[in-house]
Amino acid sequence: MSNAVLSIQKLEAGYGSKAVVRDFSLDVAAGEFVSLLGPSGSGKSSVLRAIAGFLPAMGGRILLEGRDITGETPERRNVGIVFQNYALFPTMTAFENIAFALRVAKRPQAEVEKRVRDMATLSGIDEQLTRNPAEMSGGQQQRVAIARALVTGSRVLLFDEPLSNLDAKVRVTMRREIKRMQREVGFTAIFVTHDQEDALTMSDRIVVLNGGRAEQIGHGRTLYRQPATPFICQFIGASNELSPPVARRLLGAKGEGRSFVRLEDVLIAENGGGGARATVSHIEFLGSHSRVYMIVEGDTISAMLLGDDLPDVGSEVWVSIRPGAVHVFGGTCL
Ligand SMILES: Nc1ncnc2c1ncn2[C@@H]1O[C@H](COP(=O)(O)OP(=O)(O)OP(=O)(O)O)[C@@H](O)[C@H]1O
Repeated sequence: MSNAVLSIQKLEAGYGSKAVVRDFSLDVAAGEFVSLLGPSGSGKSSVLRAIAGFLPAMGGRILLEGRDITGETPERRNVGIVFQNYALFPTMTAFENIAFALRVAKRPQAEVEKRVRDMATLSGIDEQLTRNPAEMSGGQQQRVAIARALVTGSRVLLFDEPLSNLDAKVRVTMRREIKRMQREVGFTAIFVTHDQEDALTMSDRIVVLNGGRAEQIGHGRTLYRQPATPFICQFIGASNELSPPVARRLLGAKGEGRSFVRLEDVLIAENGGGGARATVSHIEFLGSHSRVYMIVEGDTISAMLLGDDLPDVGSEVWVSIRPGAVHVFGGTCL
């Protein structure tokens, strides 16, 4: 990508002599919001630390606005960082926390005043500037942390699990707030999360990491609809892996390979029709929908049903798969 503001090329990074990030390449366009998503230990934070300069690269290159920053100290990289625990100075007011880097750079008082107040307005914390972190909610502290990361004029912001310490409602608000700030300022975001809802709701593209490598990179919809590997199929959304006898019974599958079906693509009918006979073994009520577990050919598969019109536990139903909805890996497509 020629207009990449951040270009990571064949990055290798790790601890001691052990590489935990391998052959990692990613080009990020100006103003893009890219999430690094993956299970615990997959290397998300290590990639972020390498971009920030806290973890030296063992191989490969990192370019920021065309400049090779691979060997640069963290202070000279000009990226802003927002941490999970906010990392605010506890004895300083919100104002002084935001102003810190400008004070270090010895900017004139009038400029500090203006820039801090502008950032506070952008972040929605005008009223909190005289408070210390302990006097603010988690969401407010996170807003201070974002204002502090933006005040120096960094155009690339690195977010390390910034929403993990917030309760579910504040988390949803902060997702929207971060996107609003991004629209207003136009910064580029690299956002580490293990929460797929964060990644799906906020990102232009998602990088799914597995064992230190990028397993698939794409828009959330692409990852969901066209997963490149069984790992992606199971990690993004919920899927049934059909055992070979069930795949044969439900799909008429003959070839080798692993078959996956999303819960919403498993169809249930009370009488007749195609598919296979199944016994309802268990139902979980989840509010907006219910998850119905069924035994087919000795295997359990589950479906997601909306509404309250549900089969009875123990009853026999007909189960089938929505045409074209199966993902097959390592075999012939059905
Ligand atoms: N300081 C360290 N020293 C040695 N190994 C480390 C260190 N930090 C992380 N690791 C190892 O590097 C690998 C990747 O860790 P990393 O923290 O990047 O993963 P992650 O995807 O961010 O995980 P999590 O979601 O749990 O934070 C893991 O195997 C981890 O044990």
